[in-house]
Amino acid sequence: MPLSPSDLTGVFPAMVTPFTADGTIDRPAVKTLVDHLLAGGATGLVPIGGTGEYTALTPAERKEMVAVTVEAAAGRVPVVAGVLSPGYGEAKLAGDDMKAAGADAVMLLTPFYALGTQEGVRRYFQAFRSDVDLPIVFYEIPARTNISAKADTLQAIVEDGSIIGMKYSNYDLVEFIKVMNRVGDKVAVMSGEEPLFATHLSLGATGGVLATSNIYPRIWTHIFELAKAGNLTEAVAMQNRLEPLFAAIFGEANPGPLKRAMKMAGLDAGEVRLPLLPPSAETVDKLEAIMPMLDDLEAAPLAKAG
Ligand SMILES: O=C(O)C1=N[C@H](C(=O)O)C[C@H](O)C1
Repeated sequence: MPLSPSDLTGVFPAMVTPFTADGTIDRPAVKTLVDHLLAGGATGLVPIGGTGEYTALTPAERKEMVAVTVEAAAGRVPVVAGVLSPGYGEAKLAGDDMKAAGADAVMLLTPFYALGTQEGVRRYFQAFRSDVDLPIVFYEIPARTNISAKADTLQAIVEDGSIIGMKYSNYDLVEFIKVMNRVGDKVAVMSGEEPLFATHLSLGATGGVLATSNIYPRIWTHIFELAKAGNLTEAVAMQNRLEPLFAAIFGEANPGPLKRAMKMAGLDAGEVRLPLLPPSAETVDKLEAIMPMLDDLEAAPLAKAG
């Protein structure tokens, strides 16, 4: 059965791509990571997004990372593979590769560098949907790409039947509300912003694609359950406990600090690739100060939501 909007619910970690010391994909580490994420309540997996260093991987490595993730997930949760190519030709080839690797859907980024108009973006998603045999999660992250889709455009894209959902990585809450009003009852809108996750859920988001859930899937699943049970105050309070982590992890280009934090949590995913660099000593100090408390929270029994 092809993936549908109702499958896009809960916490979908934006997985890092683990590397060995010699720089190849660390297959055993991918399997360990998938088991950790599923044991922590993840309901889907998103390999090779920005956090997965899509732009630093070769096409063959992207395919390999997705295939290993699919194998490790073994059908337990959907695998939504990132396609973060700047333009159509490469995106289509990547889409075909993701299909061959066994992905259930792609998270297709708005094209960047040569920025299209709103109508151009609409047609890009329409063309991809007709050329590649996989459901699409629309991905916008204007802080990285300088382009976002307006609510009108998203409505048109949904009416074209091009997408089953979207990942909203955007701090614009007013536009988010417009998007929810236009398409929230037809496709699954997922949050891509840790500090707004609980708020997005309270406004109708169905889940989130979150980088820091690589380390703390249980905490994020708990926040999801609290918010979905209508307990927004507690969900926000729990999320606020992670705030110093967001400041450390996103204070430098993701996923350098995240990979270091994972190593500190016993989930060694190796280093990042150029042009990214390992985190500064100051960021490492911050992580060392914050993480023991969060490690305890991840391991503690969390009160039932509702
Ligand atoms: O890979 C992703 O999906 C994400 N990438 C973003 C980034 O690296 O900027 C962050 C987001 O939380 C998830």
